[in-house]
Amino acid sequence: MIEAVTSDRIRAAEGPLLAAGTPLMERAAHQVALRVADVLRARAGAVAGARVVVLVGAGNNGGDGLHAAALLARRGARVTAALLAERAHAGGVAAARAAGVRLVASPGKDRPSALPDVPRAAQVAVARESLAAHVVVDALCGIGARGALRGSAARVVREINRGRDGSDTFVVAVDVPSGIGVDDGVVPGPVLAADLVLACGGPVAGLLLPPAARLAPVVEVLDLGVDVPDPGEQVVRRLEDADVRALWPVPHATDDKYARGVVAIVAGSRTYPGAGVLCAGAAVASGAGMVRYVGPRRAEDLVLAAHPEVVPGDGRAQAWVVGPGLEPDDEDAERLVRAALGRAGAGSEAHFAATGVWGSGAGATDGGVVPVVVDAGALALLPTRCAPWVVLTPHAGELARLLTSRGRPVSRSAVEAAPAEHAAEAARLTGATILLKGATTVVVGRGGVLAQADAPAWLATAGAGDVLAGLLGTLLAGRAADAVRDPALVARLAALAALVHGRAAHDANPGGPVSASAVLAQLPRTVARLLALPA
Ligand SMILES: NC(=O)C1=CN([C@@H]2O[C@H](COP(=O)(O)OP(=O)(O)OC[C@H]3O[C@@H](n4cnc5c(N)ncnc54)[C@H](O)[C@@H]3O)[C@@H](O)[C@H]2O)[C@@H](O)CC1
Ligand SMILES: [K+]
Repeated sequence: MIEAVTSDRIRAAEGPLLAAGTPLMERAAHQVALRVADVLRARAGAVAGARVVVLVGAGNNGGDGLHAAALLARRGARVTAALLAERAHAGGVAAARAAGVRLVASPGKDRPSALPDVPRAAQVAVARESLAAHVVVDALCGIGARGALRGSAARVVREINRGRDGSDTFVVAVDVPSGIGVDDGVVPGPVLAADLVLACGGPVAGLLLPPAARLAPVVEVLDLGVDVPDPGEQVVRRLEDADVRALWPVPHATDDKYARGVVAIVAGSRTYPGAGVLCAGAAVASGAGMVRYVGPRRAEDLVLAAHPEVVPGDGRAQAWVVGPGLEPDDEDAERLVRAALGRAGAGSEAHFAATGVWGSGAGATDGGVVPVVVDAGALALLPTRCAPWVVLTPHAGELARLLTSRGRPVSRSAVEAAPAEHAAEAARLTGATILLKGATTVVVGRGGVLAQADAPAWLATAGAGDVLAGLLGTLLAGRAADAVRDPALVARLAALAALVHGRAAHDANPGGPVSASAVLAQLPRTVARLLALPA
């Protein structure tokens, strides 16, 4: 599991070391130079003679970049450092100059203003040189950045981005891609997408959160000897493949189908029967002990034809999945959804407030409260407050509608610009755990925030959400008693579903198109592959 913290935690951890004179910048620069040298060897054959451009900002992030530039120049690389702010780290500039780094666009005494403009011609020249370099090092700003990139830095980044399509420029970002919201993952202006991020001491939350996460696909942590203390709830987590085994409900030798978990599905309609087929099929394929299906006759026939192991009709279940492919104004479906939500125990919060415990573990298996996955059409049928083992699985548009219906009017694009913030708002307003679907899926629940970026872009396809809902139903049914006892587990299981869903899409057809049916068919093998990994 990757854990990322807010930038103030990193600063608090670094503070005492800096006060004691620990050379953190030198350590960071040394490790950045080593990793850039690796990349240069892979891309240019050798460090000596390879072309590097370092984009340098005003603060210590720029200092890291300048010291790394000096180390690379001493190993024979042809390094240009573009100083794109009103000032630059003095020690770094001296080291770079002494090592033979070419310094350009340096703001001189004639440009003393707070945000000087490097002349346009120089900006274009820096961008051109960057696009022709073997590696560009982005050291414009790190955890000290506030708001969108400004001034010459912004203009040079825009210029590089304009030429980046079709160029194979490799960008190494020091600490973060400059200009992202380091704590909330927003992208308020131009940012250079990184191929590799070298996080100084520990990753900050913004690296894992959408939309910034897509600009930081590979994050490596540089060990600077900084110990970040327990961050409590101020943490964003990402499950990795090695976490699957500890969380997955693997059956015991003595379990029967009921003990393994029964999932009941209310999905699909006369118009959209396929959603029922995919959702129920995913619950079967991910290993539920039994799957029940309740829906109109046409959908039921298709579900049973595709998955004869599904049991039609209502009945006891350890988890419910409601909503995929339901038609609005379908009174039968509405009644079933409300009944399922009733089984989740809307009064659980009052019980928790009174007793300090969420629910009895036995309840979930004895016909008491059960986890419920609420997707698509069922999102409009929520009670005022939900228990945290109710998991809502909206996409950005559905989340915008949900928030708007609860008196927080917001557009889909606003949700997309700050998904974690809006998912947290929905969790606060409803009490439920929120799984917000997207290229990076955000889960907000009792245990904090998780962000999964496991899905190939090909997975943005009709029916993929129905598969995810069925898969999550199986996980919640298999661990229903644990989930009700410990709601933090609910968020982890939701993130686990997103991880396995994304991996199955990749495994089904690496690098190419994938249908929801192909993901479903791949699930058993992907689960087996992940369970075989060492924890
Ligand atoms: N704090 C530490 O102990 C260490 C910090 N290190 C590096 O130092 C960085 C933090 O350094 P700083 O606190 O100096 O801050 P940064 O270097 O991240 O950035 C702050 C500087 O950038 C400018 N700036 C802020 N927002 C901007 C914007 N939107 N557009 C353009 N310029 C902007 C500010 O004027 C300020 O001068 C870390 O990210 C890391 O790279 C490493 O050297 C290791 C040790
Ligand atoms: K940076």
